[in-house]
Amino acid sequence: MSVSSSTQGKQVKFYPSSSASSDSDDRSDLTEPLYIDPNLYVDIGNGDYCCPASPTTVPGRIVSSNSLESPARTTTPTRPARRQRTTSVNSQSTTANPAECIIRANNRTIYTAGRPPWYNCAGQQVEPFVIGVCGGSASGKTTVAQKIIESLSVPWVTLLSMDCFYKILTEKQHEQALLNEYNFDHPDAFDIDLLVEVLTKLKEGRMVEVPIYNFVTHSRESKTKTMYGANVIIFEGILAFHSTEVLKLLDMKVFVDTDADIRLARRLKRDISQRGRDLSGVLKQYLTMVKPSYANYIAPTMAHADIIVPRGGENKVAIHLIVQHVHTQLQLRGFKLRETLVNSYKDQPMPDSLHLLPPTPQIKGLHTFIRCRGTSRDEFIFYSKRLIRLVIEYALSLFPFKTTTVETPQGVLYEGKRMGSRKICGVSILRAGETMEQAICDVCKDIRIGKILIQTNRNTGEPELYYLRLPKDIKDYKVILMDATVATGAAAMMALRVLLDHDVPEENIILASLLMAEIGVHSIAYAFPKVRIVTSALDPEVNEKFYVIPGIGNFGDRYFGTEPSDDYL
Ligand SMILES: Nc1ncnc2c1ncn2[C@@H]1O[C@H](COP(=O)(O)OP(=O)(O)O)[C@@H](O)[C@H]1O
Ligand SMILES: O=c1ccn([C@@H]2O[C@H](COP(=O)(O)O)[C@@H](O)[C@H]2O)c(=O)[nH]1
Repeated sequence: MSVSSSTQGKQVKFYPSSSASSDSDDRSDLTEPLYIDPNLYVDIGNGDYCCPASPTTVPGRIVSSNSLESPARTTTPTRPARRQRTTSVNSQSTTANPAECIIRANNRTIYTAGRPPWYNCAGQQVEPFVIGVCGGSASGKTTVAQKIIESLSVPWVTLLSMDCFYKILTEKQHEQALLNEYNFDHPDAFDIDLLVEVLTKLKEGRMVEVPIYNFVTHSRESKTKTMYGANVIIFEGILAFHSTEVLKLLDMKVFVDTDADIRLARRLKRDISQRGRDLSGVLKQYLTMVKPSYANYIAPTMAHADIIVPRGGENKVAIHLIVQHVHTQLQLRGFKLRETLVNSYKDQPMPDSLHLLPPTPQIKGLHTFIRCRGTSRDEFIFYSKRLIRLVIEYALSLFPFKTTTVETPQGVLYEGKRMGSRKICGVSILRAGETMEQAICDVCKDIRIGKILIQTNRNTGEPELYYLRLPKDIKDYKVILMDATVATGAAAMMALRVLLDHDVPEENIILASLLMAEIGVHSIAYAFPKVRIVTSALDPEVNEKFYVIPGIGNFGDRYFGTEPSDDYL
C-alpha cells in the first residue's frame, strides 16, 4: 500500500458559493417575517427556508437544540477552540449516520446540522479535499466511501457518484440496455463533460444540480439533486480515474481492489434484488461487457492510485490511513478557523476600517446603563434601543451622500445632502442582531431586511450556518450587517462571507455592533479590509467563558428576558 499526497494549499478563484444561490429570496418584495420552528435547526424546502446542504451532503455530527439562541461567539486567546453555549442545547451529541441528519416531512427537508466555515482566516474560500474512489463494479467503492465518511468525523462531506453521469440513451440504445446488450462499462457511456463541470463547481464551493440515475429504467430521473460545496468531496465510480481532466481534480486517489469472483457474486445479488435484473441477464452483461471493460479500462487505471485498498470496506487499516491523511490536509487548508483566530492579531494597531462612535458622555451614559448588572430588563431594552439608534445613524452616515438643493417654505434655496443610494438593506445575525432591525427600519424608509442564523457547534467550536434569507438582488444594495456584540468575530466573518458569496461588494458592507472585542475587529479587518466596522465601544478582552470584558453579558438573554445559563455564552 502506498500513500502519497497530491495536495497543495491552493487558492481558488472566488465565485458565488454554494451557500448563496439557493437561499436567496427570489421575490422582489421585502423578505417576509421569519418563523422558525424552535425545535428545528433549519428547515429547507418549498423555497422558503434553505441551508447549504443536500441529501448527499453528509453532516458528520448531529447536534440537537430546542432553542434559537443566538450564536456564541466569544472566545479567549488562551483557551482551546472547543466551546460550549449557555443555551438550552440538548446535551446529546452523537455521531450520526447520514440519514439521521436529514428529516423529511411532507415536501420539506430538515437538516439537523449546519454548515461549518468554507473559508479560511483570511476570509478566502478554501478548496475542499477531493477523494476519488475507483474500482470494479460491486468492488465496494460506495462502502469504502461511507466508511471514510463515518471515520472522518468532519462536519461536511459530499458524496458524488459517477453513476449520476450516465448519458441519456437513445431509443435504440435503450432497447439494447433492456436486452443487456448496451455497454455501460465503456468510457463512452458517461457524460464526462458534465461530470467535469459539476466536480469543478463543487470544488469551487458552488451549488450544482446533479442528475439522478435510475438503474432499473436505465435513464435519468426528471428531478435532479442539489449538491453544495463541502470540506471533503468523495467521488466514486468504475471509471473515476479514466479521464485525465477528472484526475486533475482529485487530491487523493483510492482504488478498491476486490477479487473478481467476489465482485461478480455481489453484483448478482445486488442487480437481482435492487436493479430489477434476472440471473441470465446479469451473467450475460457481465461476461460480454463488464468483465472485458474491467480488464481494458478500469484495472489499468489502478496505476494512478495513491492508495490501493484490497478487500474494500473491511480493510480498516487502509481506511484509517486515508482518514489520517485527509485530516492532515484539512488542517493545512485552515478549516480550523476559530482556533486560529483566537491566537492571531495580538497587540496590533486598530485598523482604519474601524469607526468608533465618539465616547461622548451621552454614549458613556448609555453604556453605563446597559453594562450595569442591576439594570432591569425594561431599562436594558430602553437604553439599548437608544444606543442601537445612534450606532445605526452613525453607520448610515458613512454611506455616500450627494449635494442637493431644496427650496424652503420661505422661498429660499437650501443646499443640503441626500443619501446617494436608496438601495439599503439591513441584515441581522440572529438572535441578538435582530434587536437592531427596528432602529434601521425607523430611520430608513423602504429598507429591506435579511436574516442569517449562525450557531456554534459544541464539538468543533466552529460557527455553523443554519439559515439565511436575503433579498434576491442583494448584490445591488448597500448592506448594514447587524449584531449586538462581536467577540472573536468568527460569526460575523461567516455572515460577511455569505454576503460576499452573494456578490455584495466588500466596500458596500458596514458591520454595525454595539460592542466589539478588539480581537474581533482585527479578525474581520484582516479578512475583509474594505468592510467598515462601526461600534459604540471597544473592549480589550474576552474571558475564559468567552464573554467580552468588561462587556455587557449575554445581550440576547438580557434583551429577550430568556434565562441565562450557568456557564458559556
Ligand atoms: N466487505 C463487504 N462484505 C460484504 N458485502 C459487501 C462488502 N462491501 C460491499 N458489499 C456489498 O456489495 C454490494 C456492492 O457494494 P458497493 O459498495 O455498493 O460497491 P460499488 O460501489 O463498488 O458498486 C453492496 O450490496 C454491498 O452491501
Ligand atoms: O443502466 C445501467 C447503468 C449501469 N449499469 C452497471 O452498473 C455498474 C456501475 O455501478 P456500480 O455501482 O459501480 O457497480 C456498471 O458496471 C454497469 O454495468 C447497468 O447495468 N445499467
